[in-house]
Amino acid sequence: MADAFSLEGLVKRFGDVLAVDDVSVRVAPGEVVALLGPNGAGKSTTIDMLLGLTRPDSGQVRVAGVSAAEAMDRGTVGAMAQNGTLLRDATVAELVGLFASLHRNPLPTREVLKRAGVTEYANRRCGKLSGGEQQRVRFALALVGDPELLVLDEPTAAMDVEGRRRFWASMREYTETGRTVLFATHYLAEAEDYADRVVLMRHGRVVADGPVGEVRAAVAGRMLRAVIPDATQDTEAALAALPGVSRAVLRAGHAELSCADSDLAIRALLREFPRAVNIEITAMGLEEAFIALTTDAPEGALR
Ligand SMILES: Nc1ncnc2c1ncn2[C@@H]1O[C@H](COP(=O)(O)OP(=O)(O)OP(=O)(O)O)[C@@H](O)[C@H]1O
Repeated sequence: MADAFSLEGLVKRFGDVLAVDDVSVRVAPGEVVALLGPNGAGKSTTIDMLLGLTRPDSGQVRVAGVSAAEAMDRGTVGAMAQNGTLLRDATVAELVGLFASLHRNPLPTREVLKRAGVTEYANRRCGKLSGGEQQRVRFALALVGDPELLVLDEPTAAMDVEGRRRFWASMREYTETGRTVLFATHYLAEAEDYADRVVLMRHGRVVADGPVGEVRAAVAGRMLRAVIPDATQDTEAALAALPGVSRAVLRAGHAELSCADSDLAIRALLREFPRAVNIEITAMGLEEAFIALTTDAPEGALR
């Protein structure tokens, strides 16, 4: 079966900024993939190239075996931009109907409104909707062509907790039909709860790619915490240099050590700092893995 989409060696520069630096990702049909990364990591630029909105300087995009432009033309892809403008004076139903008239094989408007969970404000003018409601209308517009692949750039950015919950409930219904989804997000919990796979970007590169559990394991998954009495300003560097430790943070005598090998680290800690107390070792959460992978730790320290 053809990939739902593939990105091969994508590179994009804006002047001196290398926004996307050799990104390759292949996604199979039915996968729900979260694209995670801090601000400026290159997520939106990657998405724009996937959608054919930006031309890569080099590399190739294929969507269901054809070019991005061809896939858009065929209605294979539905996209939801972060903040595209909606026609303020049109009602939600009118806008969905307008979009439907532009598609070759649109879903009935009523079905789109239902799938996106916007039926209750179908007759309201778009200009009267809250930011979160407008996001849901953008989601409806992405569904009009009944696409095989949905691409969403920070879909829940303007939504409150309840809006987010309802949005993901609609998404679940959509993905249960075997469709492929790529969504960019800053919310780690969303990646953890709704994605099968996480692609983590930093400085334009993919720094981790795999199931949520594997991404955690990529940082060897343990956090060692301890209180270090009599810590001095050199202590943090000394902790970071311990064998098995990939990163150390020390605040007011409380040490947090990201460990590649926590057994090695705890032995070394007790040897070098025999007065350390309140020691605990926990599995690293995705949040901690994310921070460890996306902050400027020394290269190679995260393996
Ligand atoms: N049109 C542009 N012109 C110049 N620089 C750009 C342009 N688009 C993006 N960049 C730069 O490219 C880099 C990657 O930006 P991009 O928007 O892809 O990151 P992102 O991961 O989506 O960030 P965010 O989470 O803030 O949306 C940034 O340094 C950004 O400033």
